[in-house]
Amino acid sequence: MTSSNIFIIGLTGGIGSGKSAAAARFAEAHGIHVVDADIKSRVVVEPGRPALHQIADRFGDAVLQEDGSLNRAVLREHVFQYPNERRWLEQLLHPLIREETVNDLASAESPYALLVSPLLVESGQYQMTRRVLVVDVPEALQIARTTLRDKVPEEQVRAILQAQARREERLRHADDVITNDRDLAALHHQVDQLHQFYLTLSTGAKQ
Ligand SMILES: CC(C)(COP(=O)(O)OP(=O)(O)OC[C@H]1O[C@@H](n2cnc3c(N)ncnc32)[C@H](O)[C@@H]1O)[C@@H](O)C(=O)NCCC(=O)NCCS
Ligand SMILES: Nc1ncnc2c1ncn2[C@@H]1O[C@H](COP(=O)(O)OP(=O)(O)OP(=O)(O)O)[C@@H](O)[C@H]1O
Repeated sequence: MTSSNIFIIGLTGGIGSGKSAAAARFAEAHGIHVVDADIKSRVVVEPGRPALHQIADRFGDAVLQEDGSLNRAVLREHVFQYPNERRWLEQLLHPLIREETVNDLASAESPYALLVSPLLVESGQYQMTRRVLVVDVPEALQIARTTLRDKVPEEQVRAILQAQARREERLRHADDVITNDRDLAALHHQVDQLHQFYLTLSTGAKQ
């Protein structure tokens, strides 16, 4: 199967909105094949990959850990402080992430596949998808959940938010919306309903 005939749903949302939590429900409760761009962004900089050398050449050995792997916390602090450096990193990594993503999607055997990406709208990845699902939460909740999860200062989360599409812009691209401002049970309930809907769409599309 090639990615062109797989029914791909794009799942996006800002930092800490609940993309991973939603994707886990699609995968674990419904067996949906999930491809996560954040995970691919780790694969493309694994030791031995050319991109890791390019990053070390540009930012110095301070972005490497003792074992030679990428020190993501150091690079994160740097690139979200200096937008030009972030853009340099993106132009290096986005084509590589895209290649890994397309290859993985092509192996999907579930009725539809999920492409999870924080930058689905910003990077144009949504063009690979048949529908866009946005996980939407108020900014204050994004900040509260992310600082709790990552143990990082609020200013760093705000800097990352600044590098992402505004909530309104993301919602403009949405075909479907999950509102994740309640507990995990409420999130799962919305995922379960959407799954039924996507099954109808994806099986209908094959006929
Ligand atoms: C800066 C890096 C090293 C920080 O790594 P770290 O492990 O701390 O974070 P992780 O990769 O899990 O990302 C966490 C969240 O940060 C946000 N984020 C990451 N990169 C970006 C970016 N370029 N622009 C806006 N937000 C971003 C997203 O909400 C993402 O879900 C890493 O995020 C990275 O390599 N970013 C550049 C590649 C990229 O654009 N990735 C986004 C998915 S395509
Ligand atoms: N409905 C909810 N109730 C309580 N906690 C939640 C809920 N949804 C998500 N969380 C928690 O909030 C944090 C952020 O969620 P998650 O990691 O799924 O977001 P994300 O959109 O994948 O983030 P990122 O863009 O940073 O990768 C996690 O610690 C998660 O367990």
